[in-house]
Amino acid sequence: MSPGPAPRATSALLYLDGVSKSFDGFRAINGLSFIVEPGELHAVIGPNGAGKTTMMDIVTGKTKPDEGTVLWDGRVDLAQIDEAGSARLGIGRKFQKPTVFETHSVEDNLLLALNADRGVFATLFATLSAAQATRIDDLLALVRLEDRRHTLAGGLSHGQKQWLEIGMLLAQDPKLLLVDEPAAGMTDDETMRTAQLLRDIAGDHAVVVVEHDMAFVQALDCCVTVLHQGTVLADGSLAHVSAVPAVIDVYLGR
Ligand SMILES: Nc1ncnc2c1ncn2[C@@H]1O[C@H](COP(=O)(O)OP(=O)(O)OP(=O)(O)O)[C@@H](O)[C@H]1O
Repeated sequence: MSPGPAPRATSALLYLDGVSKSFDGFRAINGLSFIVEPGELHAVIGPNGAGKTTMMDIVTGKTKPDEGTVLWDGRVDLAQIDEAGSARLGIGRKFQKPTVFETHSVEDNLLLALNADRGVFATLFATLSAAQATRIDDLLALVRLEDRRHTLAGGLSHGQKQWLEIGMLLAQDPKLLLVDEPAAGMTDDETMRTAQLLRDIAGDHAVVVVEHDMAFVQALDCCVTVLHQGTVLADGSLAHVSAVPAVIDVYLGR
């Protein structure tokens, strides 16, 4: 009898355990454990240099861990996968700075993202299928840009560009969306709308958000992991971690 598929080690979508990574002898990530369930919204906070970006780099295959387990969907070893491979698995990453096609309309940006595997010319000059039109309508509604459909992306506000890029990532239907400091540079109103947007997205997609803005993290109303020196200092609700003396010492109390 031929052996069946390897049993799933965990039901988690993303499972990090005992992960370490050093740069020139400095341990940026140090025995880190971190779990994300399917559809979960999860915030990661911590002081500068805590290892938040390095953790995301490890998850997306940009950086290889020195040791530890990094499992996707209970069975794929992410340490063996590069960035293109992680995108194919369903891991989307939103960097802090918005990257949209400024000279194209909002609608065309979404269309290009939907057809990422086709050329720009073929995409923009093909007739929109009914399924694509519906998908674009849904994405525009989700990212609150229905009334900006025909606006050039370069003419959007900073916050609107961030929402458009989130919509472009969603066009690829990722299982996990990693979002780096989305609220940076946003107005208070945009910040609160972004928190609501990420809450709307969660459920259908797992979302991990790195952020320093505590009003934003509070509005996310989700599990918070505090990183410090490459390891987990505390996790739980924001109210819980905010009361942990070590968290106050190294981060919140400063
Ligand atoms: N490629 C690299 N080479 C050398 N050191 C690095 C490299 N990448 C990260 N580091 C170091 O690892 C530590 C963790 O950095 P990282 O960028 O992951 O922290 P962070 O929590 O994202 O910080 P911030 O909030 O400032 O973005 C820092 O001390 C940083 O200088």
